[in-house]
Amino acid sequence: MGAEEELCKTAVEGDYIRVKELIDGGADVTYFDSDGFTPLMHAAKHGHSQVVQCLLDFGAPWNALHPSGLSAGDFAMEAGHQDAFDLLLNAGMRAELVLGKITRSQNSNTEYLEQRVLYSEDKLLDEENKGVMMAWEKPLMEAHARAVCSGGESGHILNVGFGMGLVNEAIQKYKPASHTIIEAHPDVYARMHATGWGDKPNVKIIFGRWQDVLPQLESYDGVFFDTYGEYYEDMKEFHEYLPKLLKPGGIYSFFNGLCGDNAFFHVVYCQLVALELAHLGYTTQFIPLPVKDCLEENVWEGIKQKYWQLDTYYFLSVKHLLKIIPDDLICISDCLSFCSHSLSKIIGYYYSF
Ligand SMILES: C[S@@+](CC[C@H](N)C(=O)[O-])C[C@H]1O[C@@H](n2cnc3c(N)ncnc32)[C@H](O)[C@@H]1O
Repeated sequence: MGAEEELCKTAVEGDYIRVKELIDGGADVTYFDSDGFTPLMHAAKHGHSQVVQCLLDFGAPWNALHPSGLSAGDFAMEAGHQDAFDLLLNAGMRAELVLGKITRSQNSNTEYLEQRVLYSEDKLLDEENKGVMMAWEKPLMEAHARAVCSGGESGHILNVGFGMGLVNEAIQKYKPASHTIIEAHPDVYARMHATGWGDKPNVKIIFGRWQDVLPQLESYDGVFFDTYGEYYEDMKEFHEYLPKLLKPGGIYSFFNGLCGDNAFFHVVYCQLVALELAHLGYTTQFIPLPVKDCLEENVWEGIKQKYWQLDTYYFLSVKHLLKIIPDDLICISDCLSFCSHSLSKIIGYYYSF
C-alpha cells in the first residue's frame, strides 16, 4: 500500500499519531483515493477531529470536492460531527477571509448588461439561458418584502434590481410612503415602464448600476439587494454603504444565493457575510425557510445552471447591532463572539428542516 492509501485508511481509523508520521514522511495530504475521497474527507466523515485539524494544519484543502459534489465539511455535517464541522468551518472562513479577496473574481457584470434578456411567464433569462430570476423564488421575495417593510406605511424602501418585479409587487402591498427601485439593464428598465411601474405614485425608478447612482440615494427604512452577475466583493462593497443607506432601526436583507449549490460552502459564506456585517456594526439573523417543495426538477428545464440546489433557504434580516440591544455598547470582539456562537447551531439548522 502506498503512503497516501495508508493515510486515507489511517484517517478513517482516526489514528492521529500514524497520520502525523505519514505526513512527516512525505505523504501527500491532497491525495484523492480511487473512491474520490481525500484523507480530510475520510477524517471528517468519521468525526476524527484531531486528525481533521492535523490534516488542515499540513495544508489539506478544506474545499476539495468529492465526485458527488460534497466537501469534507458536507461529510461532517451529514454525519452530525459538530467538532469536525466547526474546525472545517473555521478553516473555510479563515481561508476565504484571507485569500478570498485575492481569488474571488473582481469582474463587473457589464457583459450581462450588454446582452439581451428574455422574459417568459415564469422566468427571466440572459442570452446564455442562465436564470436571472425565476418564479419559484416568489415566496422568498414575499418574505424579504415583509422584513424590509416592517416599518409599515410610513416606510421609505429601496430595492436594488427589478428582475421580474416579484419583490416589488410584494413591497407595494405594504403601501410604503416611497419605493425606490434601481435597475441597470436597459431591457428590464423598458419592461418596468411597459408594465406601468413608472406610473405608480409612490415609486421612483433610478436607471443605472447601483455603483453609479449612489449619489442620488437617500436613507431608507428598508433596503433589499438582489442583483445579477455580480460577485461577493460587489455585495461586500454595497454593504459598506449601509450606514448611509439604512436609517437607524431600519432592516436590510438580500437574496441569499451565496454558494447555493453546496450546503457547506453556503454555511461558510453565510457566516462570512454575518461576520463582515458585524464588523460594520450590524447583526444578522438567519431564518431557515424550506424550499424543497418549490423546486421540482422541471423548474430547471431549459436553464443552463441550477443556481440553487439546497433544501433550505437562509432568509436573513440585518439590523444595526445597537438597535437590537440598545442599552449595551457592543464592541467588535462581541460581534465576533456573536458570530462564532451562531456557528455551533448550524448542524441543527440544516437537519431540523
Ligand atoms: C435577480 S434579478 C432581481 C429579482 C427581483 N428581486 C425580483 O423580485 O424579481 C436581478 C436584477 O438586478 C439587475 N442588476 C444587475 N446588476 C445591477 C447593478 N449593478 N445595479 C442595478 N441593477 C442591477 C438585473 O438587471 C436584474 O434585473
